[in-house]
Amino acid sequence: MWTSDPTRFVDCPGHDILMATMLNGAAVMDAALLTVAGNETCPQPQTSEHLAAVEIMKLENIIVLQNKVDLIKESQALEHQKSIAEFVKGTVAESSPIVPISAQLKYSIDAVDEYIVKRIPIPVRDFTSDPRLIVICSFDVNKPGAEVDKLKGGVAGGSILTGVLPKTAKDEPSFAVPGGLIGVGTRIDRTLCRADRLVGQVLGAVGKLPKINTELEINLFLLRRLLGVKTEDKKQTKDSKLTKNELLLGNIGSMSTGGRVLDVKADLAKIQLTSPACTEVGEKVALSPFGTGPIPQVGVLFDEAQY
Ligand SMILES: Nc1nc2c(ncn2[C@@H]2O[C@H](COP(=O)(O)OP(=O)(O)OP(=O)(O)O)[C@@H](O)[C@H]2O)c(=O)[nH]1
Repeated sequence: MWTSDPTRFVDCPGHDILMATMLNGAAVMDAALLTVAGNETCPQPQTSEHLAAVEIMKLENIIVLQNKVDLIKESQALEHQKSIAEFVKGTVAESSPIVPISAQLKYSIDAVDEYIVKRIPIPVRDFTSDPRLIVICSFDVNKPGAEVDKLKGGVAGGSILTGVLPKTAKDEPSFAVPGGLIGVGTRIDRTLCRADRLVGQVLGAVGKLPKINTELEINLFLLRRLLGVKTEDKKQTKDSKLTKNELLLGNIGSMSTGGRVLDVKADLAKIQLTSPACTEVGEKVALSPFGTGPIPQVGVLFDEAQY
């Protein structure tokens, strides 16, 4: 199969304590391959949480991979596939294909390729709005001992959400467009960029970026997928309402930040953020109670006037 638009893969950590990392990556994804181990019962807590995350990030194109089929008999694989179908019933992945594979032995990888090409549409990109890139990694490209006058600014890696960035260096395409993952050379002090220090920032032209907020008003939705799923310590995961002064971890675009609940009214909440976030009305925010893995809440930012 051949496609003119290259497909790029972002590997997500499976464990629930790395959920924030997963959500940071999900902000730049168009589709998801949900991998389920064929030799374990389905759903495992992390599978459930990843599907919940996929729902939060509104990823509608999902291919479910039933992996490790080399370890089980055909009849077991068929039974297991039924449990996957039961698990995804009523979710965004309900009509997704479930492809039995063995990643290790490279069985049916061609079928996965075919599904990617045929089932995942190339998203419509916005080339005309102001350029905006969300940063998911950043680094310093200077070698130790570099001369002061040769020092280069830091590099920000991420995905362009809207607009185009013009060419800056030789041998590169004329424009970088929304979709792929790219590195952008900046004039930002390299020490501010090293070791992913820019992660969570939004890059754009001066004066053209959304507002910087330290307080957010959000509309909350509970994640029904997490109900009834048992975590490894066998405690039932329950999604409770937020309470005033509760401490939270929040994910806004590629930004992970702490927060405190200032006020709650029915499904609305006012949250004070530990780090300022560049957001706009309508953006999705994932909130988890401080110190736990699963994400019981997701919010959509909305205008102060509505609060
Ligand atoms: N038998 C068999 N083992 C597999 C297959 N795919 C992966 N494994 C094994 O499963 C284990 C976990 O594989 P990883 O690739 O680390 O899985 P992961 O999903 O990236 O794990 P996280 O680090 O939790 O994100 C490794 O020991 C692999 O060798 C498969 O198709 N068949």
